[in-house]
Amino acid sequence: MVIRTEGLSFSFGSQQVVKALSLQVPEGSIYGFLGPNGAGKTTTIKMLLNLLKTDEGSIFVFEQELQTNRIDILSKIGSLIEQPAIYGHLTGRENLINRAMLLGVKEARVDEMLALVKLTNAASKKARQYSLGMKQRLGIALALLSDPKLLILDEPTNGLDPNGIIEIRELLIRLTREHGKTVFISSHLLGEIERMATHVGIINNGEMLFQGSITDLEEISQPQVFIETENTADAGNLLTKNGYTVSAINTESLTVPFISKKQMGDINALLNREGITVYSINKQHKDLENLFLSITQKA
Ligand SMILES: Nc1ncnc2c1ncn2[C@@H]1O[C@H](COP(=O)(O)OP(=O)(O)OP(=O)(O)O)[C@@H](O)[C@H]1O
Repeated sequence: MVIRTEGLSFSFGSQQVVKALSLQVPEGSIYGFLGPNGAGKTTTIKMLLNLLKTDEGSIFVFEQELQTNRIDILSKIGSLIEQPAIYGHLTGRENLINRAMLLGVKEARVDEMLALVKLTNAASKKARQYSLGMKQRLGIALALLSDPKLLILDEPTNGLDPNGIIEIRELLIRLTREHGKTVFISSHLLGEIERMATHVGIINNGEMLFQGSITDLEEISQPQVFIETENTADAGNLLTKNGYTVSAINTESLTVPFISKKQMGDINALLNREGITVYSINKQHKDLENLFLSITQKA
């Protein structure tokens, strides 16, 4: 495990905001740390980065205890919490060069990072003229300069438009798949996390409600697939006759529980083969609130 905590707790005065948290973040994963505002995500992240001292419990990063191996561990972590520390009067490249000099990193790496976060064309623009998404990507480039094995990001997509969110998502996927990094990312939006995460931890009021792989989560979140066809009654009959479950039907569309991508392909092929035109197929997940309900009802 790249991050492992045991019984991690923290209180602000009399308010306990993190309660006996046991995190398990596997190497090479994109671990989505999910919870509504105020759930305790930032507090947890600050403890992982040694910015807050834990009340109780232990933290292991790269299988080493954090307190006793602080300097070694922190040198292998890149992080972005709250606003990235960017100088607005400097260009993107100058911001990176500054940090590279501080870290003793070769200047060549600056251009590599600019390319990685797709800011090469904007490298000579003043950072204050960057969009929020560009600033976040510059923040990630700064965090990556020292070539850390682990990247910890606190709500990096907050306030971004859909395009900005997609760019961050693609970047994080590239970092894990092509560059062997592990990414720990917090968010309050389930829909955003499940499109990129391989593993998920869900907290509410400082307590872990669920932790596991994204496939484990899909079992709980029971995604449904809406199929829009020209004749839903015939389509429904055809699917039932062929052994598929149809959970709802109306004049516009029918709904089937999502089992696998392959099964969706088979259903699409079957409908087409029988001459029923499919207009759209749309997989929908529960939002965080509904997911909380299913988790607590199951417990
Ligand atoms: N410095 C502080 N002093 C007192 N209470 C605090 C402090 N920082 C955070 N809290 C409280 O701790 C709880 C957890 O906050 P935290 O910022 O960790 O949550 P979060 O899940 O990151 O939420 P958000 O997405 O809103 O940042 C909240 O109730 C918050 O009000």
